[in-house]
Amino acid sequence: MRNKLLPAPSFPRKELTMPVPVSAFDVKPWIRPAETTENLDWAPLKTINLSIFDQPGGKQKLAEDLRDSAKNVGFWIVTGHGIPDEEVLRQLSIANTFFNLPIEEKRKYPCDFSIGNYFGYREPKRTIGDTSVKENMEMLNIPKYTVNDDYKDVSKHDIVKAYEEEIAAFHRKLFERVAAKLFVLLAIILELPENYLLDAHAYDKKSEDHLRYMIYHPRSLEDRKLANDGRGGGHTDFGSLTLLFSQNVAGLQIRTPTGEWKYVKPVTGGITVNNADVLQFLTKGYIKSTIHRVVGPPADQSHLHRLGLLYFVRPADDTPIVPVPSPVLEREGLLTEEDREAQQHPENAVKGYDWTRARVENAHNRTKVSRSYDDNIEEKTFNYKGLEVRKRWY
Ligand SMILES: O=C(O)CCC(=O)C(=O)O
Ligand SMILES: [Fe+2]
Repeated sequence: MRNKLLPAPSFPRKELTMPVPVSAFDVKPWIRPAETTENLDWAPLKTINLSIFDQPGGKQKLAEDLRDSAKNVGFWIVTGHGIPDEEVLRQLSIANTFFNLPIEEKRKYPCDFSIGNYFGYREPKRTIGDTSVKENMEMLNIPKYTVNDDYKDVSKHDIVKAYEEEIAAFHRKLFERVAAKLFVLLAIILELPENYLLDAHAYDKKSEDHLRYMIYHPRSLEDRKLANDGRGGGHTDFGSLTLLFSQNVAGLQIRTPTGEWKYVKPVTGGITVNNADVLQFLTKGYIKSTIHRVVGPPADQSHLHRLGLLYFVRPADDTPIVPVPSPVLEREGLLTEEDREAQQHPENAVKGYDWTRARVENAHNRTKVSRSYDDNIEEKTFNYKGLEVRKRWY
């Protein structure tokens, strides 16, 4: 098997000749806003410092450090990942430039939710429930740059083409330096061969993974109230892992097992990571996909645009979603006869691609987004061929 942690091959598209000149865009350095001075109810999240990963015994120590967060909390912070902050800020600067483009330009390549396709631009055009308040968040999702250049035919905005070498290098680096290592740690926790989960998510396999540029725009207090901001709601993520560069504008909250919402605190140079639904399926709930939401910022940041940079790891398209053969799951008594049967016949299982497309279609192929807390119109669970997640938590 190829070692996925070796240095990245260079972006393969030899014929890439920069059809769009960089000078067509004015990418000004974007600067992080100051953190809030409010004393919010912060979630006590563990820090996993990946800098010891390659030292003797390092992975084993990190796996032990991670176990409780992976199993019981669902969120943690990664530091020591070796991605220079200037590269992070550069991506955020490109993102900011993109969001400032005219709407006609951004609209050129929209996400096609009718087929659960999340690649492209998501415009904030839907309304919240039966109110006249619109979504206040927009995003651009950029697929992987694999060795086989599997996503070369996905239409890209000119600004992405102009900076494609840089974006491609960052895209891969983020996977290799963070996600790949976390999959090794999770495999150690589960007493699986170290590359077991990494193989199911390998960067060079086809998958619905994407790098996301995201922005939340400020809203009036009146609109926040109408949209039920900060009341109930919440979701789990659809894939396997979500990586989120530390966010100075407070807003992300996680739901604790006792039902309280706690804010995720920014950590300089840190990446907030959370498990998502597929890891929960693969481990019969041993690894927890935690409910979270984004609320409007505190008073001292309420005028700010909340720019974000994230990476969503999905299972490889052909990964069968069946419980992993982990001795830990055996000991915990989590595997049923049905699970053992499914493990024997992975060819009958739902594949990563089908699950991900179905989940995106179900969540987003609609003209209204639900108003949190008191919206009873929407179903509370989503079940795709036996894979079930809860969608609403009030
Ligand atoms: O912007 C954030 O902090 C998190 C966004 C999020 O939860 C999501 O897009 O799934
Ligand atoms: Fe999320």
